[in-house]
Amino acid sequence: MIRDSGVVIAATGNQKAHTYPETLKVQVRVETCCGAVKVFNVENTHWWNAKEIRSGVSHRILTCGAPTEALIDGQMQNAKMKIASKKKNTNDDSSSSLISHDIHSTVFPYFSRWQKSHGKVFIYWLGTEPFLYVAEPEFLKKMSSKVQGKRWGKPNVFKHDRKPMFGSGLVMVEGDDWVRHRHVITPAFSPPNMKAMASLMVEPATKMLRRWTTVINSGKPKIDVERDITTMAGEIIARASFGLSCENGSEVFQKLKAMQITLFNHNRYVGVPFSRWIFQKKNMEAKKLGEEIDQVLLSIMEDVEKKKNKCLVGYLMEGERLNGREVVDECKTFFFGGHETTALLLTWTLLLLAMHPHWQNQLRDEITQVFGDGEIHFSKLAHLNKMGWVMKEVLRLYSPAPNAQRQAREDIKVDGVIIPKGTNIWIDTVAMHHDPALWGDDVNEFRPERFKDDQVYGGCKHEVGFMPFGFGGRMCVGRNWTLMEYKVVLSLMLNSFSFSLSPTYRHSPSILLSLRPTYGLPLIVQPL
Ligand code: HEM
Repeated sequence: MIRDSGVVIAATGNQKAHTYPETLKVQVRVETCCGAVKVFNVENTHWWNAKEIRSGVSHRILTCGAPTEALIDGQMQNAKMKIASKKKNTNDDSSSSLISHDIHSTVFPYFSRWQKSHGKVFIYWLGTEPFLYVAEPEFLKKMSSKVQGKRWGKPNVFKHDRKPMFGSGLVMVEGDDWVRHRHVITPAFSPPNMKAMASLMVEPATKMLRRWTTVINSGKPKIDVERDITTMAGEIIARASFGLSCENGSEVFQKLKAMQITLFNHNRYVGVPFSRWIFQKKNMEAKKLGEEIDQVLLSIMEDVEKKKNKCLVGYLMEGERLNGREVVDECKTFFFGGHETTALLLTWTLLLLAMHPHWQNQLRDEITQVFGDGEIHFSKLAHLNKMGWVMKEVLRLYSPAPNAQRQAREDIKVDGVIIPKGTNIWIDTVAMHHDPALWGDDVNEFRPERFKDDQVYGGCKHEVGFMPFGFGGRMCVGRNWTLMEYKVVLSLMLNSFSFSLSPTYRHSPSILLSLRPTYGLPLIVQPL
């Protein structure tokens, strides 16, 4: 038996390590998302390339009459609807006792179900693409140890779909190019550079708070904070990327947003044959927007170079280690990778603080202790310890990046199993962050104090079990940035307002690339 899985692979022949991959006989049991089971016997560890299975898969797609992921989405929708109707039955009462943080089966119902029958590492298919599902930190540790990061790439299926968003930016590049990009980009996020950018964050945040004051004064204390925080975070990233004096920043922002919406409408059919042609019109739209964005970005780069602006783009252009095309793609990467994630982290934090007013008060007291009545100083942000625990606890319960992905660029042996070249890996962060075996029985409770004694792992029983920023060499470069933006913006918000749940809030976390509240986050906001 090699491993229990959604596609269960059982080796019936000689399976000594040295005989891999030639003589292995593999029995593959395929369970489709609609529950049908098929068994194939193949003599090849590259089991997913086997003709029998491939034809099984296309047969499955044809007989289902709908692509795998569409069915999955259907299930997801059903789960959401159930929650929504449950809420309706309770007269829209959204008191915090009705909100459960046990979200894995809501956001990934199919993985949650398959985990129960196949364990924490198994194979599944996305259309015609084989994926190895991993929700076991020890397996991840073995995946990244001894194996050079360069041997793991990013899945080609996603690369294609997300090309207009990330191009060949850091998130997508591989091999020696990834090493070169990472060397240029990492210093741009160093603490001294971050310090220089801290002041850029204050103005967009203050502008948002002024708007909230105006709305509240007009007699409307209910505010959809998610929408406003996302806009604010977009402004922050545009300023940091291009500098204060950039006039075209908001134009780029609008176009990038439009491209994201266009792409989201169809990138769910990953792995479905011919989907590129089915969605040709949308692809053309995204491509056109992409070209327009590139033009604006190129003109901004010229401007940055002329004015010697202190900004992320300025740092990336120094020394010309990245060419113009690459800098353009990194700008898009910062925008897509860096604004929604931080915005969602702040949004989920406000939900949890609204549910736990005593934590809201504790953070307010800490802010007063650290800054007095004075301004927010970059050098003092590190003293906001409790705020740091709250941030990590929110990242655990509502990780804005709910999964990570890899693709084997060559045959890689992990834990005695050969992962054949080309296999995609889907790492379920939400599952690990909600696993009682790793966190204990209070796994679904909001308890920031778990990070008090164990600041890095929060008491998680495995060092890789808490991975909101990814794992291994490709861990997020924006961690320092996130921490700084989080502390600056949250301090400003808590200094001016208190937050409580609006009765209209419907708790329905869902995944659209990031983990977000489906119906936004309406809160009752009151000035202090
Ligand atoms: C709450 C905030 C954030 C979260 C949860 C987050 C999460 C992640 C995750 C999970 C990865 C993938 C790691 C992997 O594949 O192992 C990643 C990579 C990345 N993130 Fe973030 N991120 C955040 C903020 C940011 C910010 C603010 C920026 C930039 C301004 C940024 C830029 C990037 C880039 C460029 C990569 C690719 C790194 C590489 O492949 O070498 N992220 N992030």
